[in-house]
Amino acid sequence: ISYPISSLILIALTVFCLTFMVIRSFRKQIPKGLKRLPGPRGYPLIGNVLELRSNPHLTLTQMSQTYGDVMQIQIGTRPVLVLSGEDFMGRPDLYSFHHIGDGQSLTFSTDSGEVWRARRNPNSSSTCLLEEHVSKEADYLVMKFLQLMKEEKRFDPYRYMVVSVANVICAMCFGKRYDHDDQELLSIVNLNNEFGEVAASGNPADFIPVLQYLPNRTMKIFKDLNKRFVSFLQKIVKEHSCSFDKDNIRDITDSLIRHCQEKKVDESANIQLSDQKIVNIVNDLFGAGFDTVTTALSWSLMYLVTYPEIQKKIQKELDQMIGRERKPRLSDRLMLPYTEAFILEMFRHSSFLPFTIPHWKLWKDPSTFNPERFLKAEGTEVNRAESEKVMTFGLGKRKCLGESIGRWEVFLFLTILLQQLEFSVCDGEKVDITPSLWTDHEAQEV
Ligand code: HEM
Repeated sequence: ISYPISSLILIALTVFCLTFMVIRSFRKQIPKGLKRLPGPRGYPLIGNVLELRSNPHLTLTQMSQTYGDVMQIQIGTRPVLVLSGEDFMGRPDLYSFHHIGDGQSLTFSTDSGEVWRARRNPNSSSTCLLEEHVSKEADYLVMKFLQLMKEEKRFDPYRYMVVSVANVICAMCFGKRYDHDDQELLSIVNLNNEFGEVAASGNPADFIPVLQYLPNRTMKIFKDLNKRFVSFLQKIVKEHSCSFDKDNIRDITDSLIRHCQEKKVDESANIQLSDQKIVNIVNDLFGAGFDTVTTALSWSLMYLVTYPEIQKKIQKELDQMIGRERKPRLSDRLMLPYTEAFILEMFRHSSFLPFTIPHWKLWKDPSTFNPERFLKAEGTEVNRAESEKVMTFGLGKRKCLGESIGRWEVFLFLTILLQQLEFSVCDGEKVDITPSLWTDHEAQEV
């Protein structure tokens, strides 16, 4: 069949106009009197996703140098404000966040009301136990690593560290320690890679809303794993409620139950913690508390084996200031400035939560791994002004709630391990420390 040329032109024009109208209807209109924020123009429907596909943290840093600290990009059909400046506020209302912790996570919600505020004041008596728990777990790791070296001559430290770190937060939240072969705990700690992929703004349905209604394998996995996580915690909170004794507060869950009961008695209080909120709070603490610290420890070991001379310097400092007779304690931090500087440099250089540290332009030779940049000229003290520029824990009112716990854990685990062990890569192997945003943990044997 042949059509006259005028009909073809008419069809083409109609298709063009319809497409244009559909695209325009997706675009948010800027109210009169306001200007569009600076930022790169995106393609219709997909916005800037193609530019952000690989290494979005680096692309955003480059873009912010062109467009400034406050810029607008478009992800799918959703306009996104990118702030590279000093003050960060609330969280966006993303579709995937509705599936975390029964949709009630305080970390992954826009909520910053009374319960969120109450949660940001953790019970300080529980944090005192941290030192004891980390010490116990680090001892276990030393024993396990020595045994593995004897039997197998090499091992991947990650899978042991993740359970030890999870055990510390379990001990604080639930007064419970799991065996390293415990299948229930292993299935929970291993959920985190899949979780990270969606939670860290990686889910297209957050930005192209129509995708919420289409089958989506990643989202299904995400919903399932959140359900498993919540039911694991519900079971523990229920056990705690049954055996609760207000005169014997065993852990954070118990102190939340007590808080909840006291508030119920006090009718005038407007902060009411329901049982479900307790599950949500421990969900947030547990979820945020093990993967972060394990990642920091993994990066630390990577740097130590890549720069053996730095490892030697830390061990020399430990030998001189603490010796081998007793274990390092939190109160030793000021005496170990080089070790502290190493930890700061690990946080800065690895940028393992890249969207909260877009300030690389502050550093001299940013790509060089150099703990000394955090020491004062004499080398005996950490330069606090410099150390404050490392913003791995976020900024503003939503900054990390577990910052002290995280820093203390990394310090204690590392010093106890390095006091007794020396790490190196297997003969003839090279460590690849190129950061990648989404990939799963790849085993690196030492
Ligand atoms: C090396 C260790 C850790 C790092 C690097 C880290 C980093 C972060 C970052 C970047 C945020 C987001 C901040 C923002 O949005 O501005 C965050 C939030 C949070 N972190 Fe951590 N974290 C660590 C350890 C921990 C630990 C051990 C806990 C719990 C005991 C914890 C609990 C939380 C919670 C509850 C939030 C959400 C705060 C809110 O939304 O109000 N974190 N963390």
